[in-house]
Amino acid sequence: MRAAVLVPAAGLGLRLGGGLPKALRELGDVPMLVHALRSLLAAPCIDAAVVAAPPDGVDDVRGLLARELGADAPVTVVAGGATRQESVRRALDALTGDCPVVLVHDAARPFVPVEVVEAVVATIEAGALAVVPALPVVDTVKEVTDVAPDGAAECVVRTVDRASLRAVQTPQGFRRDVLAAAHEASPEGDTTDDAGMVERMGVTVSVVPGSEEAFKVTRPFDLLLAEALLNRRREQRADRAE
Ligand SMILES: Nc1ccn([C@@H]2O[C@H](COP(=O)(O)OP(=O)(O)OP(=O)(O)O)[C@@H](O)[C@H]2O)c(=O)n1
Ligand SMILES: C[C@](O)(CO)[C@H](O)COP(=O)(O)O
Repeated sequence: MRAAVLVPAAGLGLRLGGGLPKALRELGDVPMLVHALRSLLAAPCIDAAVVAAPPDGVDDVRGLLARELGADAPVTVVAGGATRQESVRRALDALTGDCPVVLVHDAARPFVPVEVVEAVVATIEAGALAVVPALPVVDTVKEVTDVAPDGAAECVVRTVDRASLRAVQTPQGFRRDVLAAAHEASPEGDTTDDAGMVERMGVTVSVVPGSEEAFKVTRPFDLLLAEALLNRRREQRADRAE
């Protein structure tokens, strides 16, 4: 087995408007989670996946994935937790078999290209202990004071040099023992991504190019982008079939 991927999919999607858990929101004809797993399992390096599903929907998610991916799909479903970090830890605890490379990928990033998945695994196999896909920052970034959720009354403190900044995506890749040690050592809610926990241990995290198509569906506008990308891919498949 080359690599396994843990897929946190238990979030409520509050910034998307709540209601159905975000990973179960339909994009086109299937839920976001199905798109994400199809994208991940299309990579030859991925041998298994463990999904952290909404705790009250584990059986429903198992049935959904069996229907959409096939009963023999190498996918295990467990109950996620109250935070992304806990969901990842539960998925990691459920990972069986001798798999030295473990990826963590948000179900909310349904369209990650195979090339990014392969690059992450190859970087770990080449000796890195941890790796993240990332994109350069295209907006000017400023630090503000009086941070308010709606941005009201904030003031700029300084402009941050964006040349040394990267917008980090998933799948993030790790040596399995490194990821396990990071989760063991990190307080709950300590960081917003798994690489952050590894950094806190002093482990070097490598960077590989990400992809605009690996964007995270977070706010309502992202759903429009996701549908547009789906339509473009359908048209490309139709063109190839002609
Ligand atoms: N308790 C949680 C929270 C998040 N996630 C997952 O972590 C990924 C990234 O989290 P995010 O985009 O923040 O999803 P939500 O937490 O659902 O979004 P929001 O913060 O808007 O509620 C998502 O695939 C989400 O399903 C999870 O498995 N368990
Ligand atoms: C893990 C992540 O997708 C990397 O950019 C991001 O940190 C998740 O943040 P969220 O607020 O949990 O969506």
